[in-house]
Amino acid sequence: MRRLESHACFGGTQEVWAHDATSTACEMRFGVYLPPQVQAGPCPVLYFLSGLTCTEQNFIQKSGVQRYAAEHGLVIVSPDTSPRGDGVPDAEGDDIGLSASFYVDATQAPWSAQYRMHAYVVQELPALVEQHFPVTDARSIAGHSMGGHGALICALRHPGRYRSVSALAPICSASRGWGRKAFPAYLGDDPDAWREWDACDLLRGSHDRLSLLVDQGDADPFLAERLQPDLLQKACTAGGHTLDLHLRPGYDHGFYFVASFIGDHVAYHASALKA
Ligand SMILES: N[C@@H](CCC(=O)N[C@@H](CS)C(=O)NCC(=O)O)C(=O)O
Repeated sequence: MRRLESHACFGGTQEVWAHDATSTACEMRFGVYLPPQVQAGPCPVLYFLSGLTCTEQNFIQKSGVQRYAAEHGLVIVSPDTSPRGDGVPDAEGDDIGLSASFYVDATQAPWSAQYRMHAYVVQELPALVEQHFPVTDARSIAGHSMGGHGALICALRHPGRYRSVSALAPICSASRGWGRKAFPAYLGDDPDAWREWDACDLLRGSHDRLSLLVDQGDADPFLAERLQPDLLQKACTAGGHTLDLHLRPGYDHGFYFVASFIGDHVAYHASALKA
């Protein structure tokens, strides 16, 4: 494991690390923000999953998360959004291939050898983080857009692993929305296989009752066709889950929106992680 960057930030340190990952069979990068409180002892971790076209850099440079993490004493771990490097498969378009893993474990060639970001995010990365950094094993998960979908499916597929889950402008039903191209490519043509990775289908079938915090801009150009919060509302009602959905007037899809509400999400996770 190599440290690529280290920057003093709000009394703590924003770092970027690279390591050889087993799940994705390539070198992976991730950001770690260590708040000032780690000087006194291990802190809980909020994992943050980013959206299409992002690397580990977009969130750490644009969201302003460090200020809130320093206030609440949370470590923030922000992985890259797909495998990367020589020989990693890609395809035409922003919504498949590089930066578009959809945080699933692909079953179809040529994707299945390396597009295993679910295993990476849920198992391999936390094991690495808990071995090398001053953290407790208390974890929460959040994400933006494709990463919002990722956060929801990680929490839904692994009950008890995360203390809390939240999303900003999530792709709510990837198989019906922004994942319509990637899902058949990664998972095959059988819709039953998609249901295991679609947040709305998982919410309908889940025995565990979840509490979700979701923010969504009402001027987001992707809202109706690709994000579909209406489907999330229906699935939460059907499955008996609590959804705290804030529709934010005038906000679009980008990082100005994320930066405006990330503080609320960090505070929400801090209260769950410190309970
Ligand atoms: N280019 C894409 C949209 C890409 C996009 O909006 N990506 C969001 C997440 S889904 C993002 O975070 N982009 C990186 C950034 O704004 O820094 C399209 O128009 O279909």
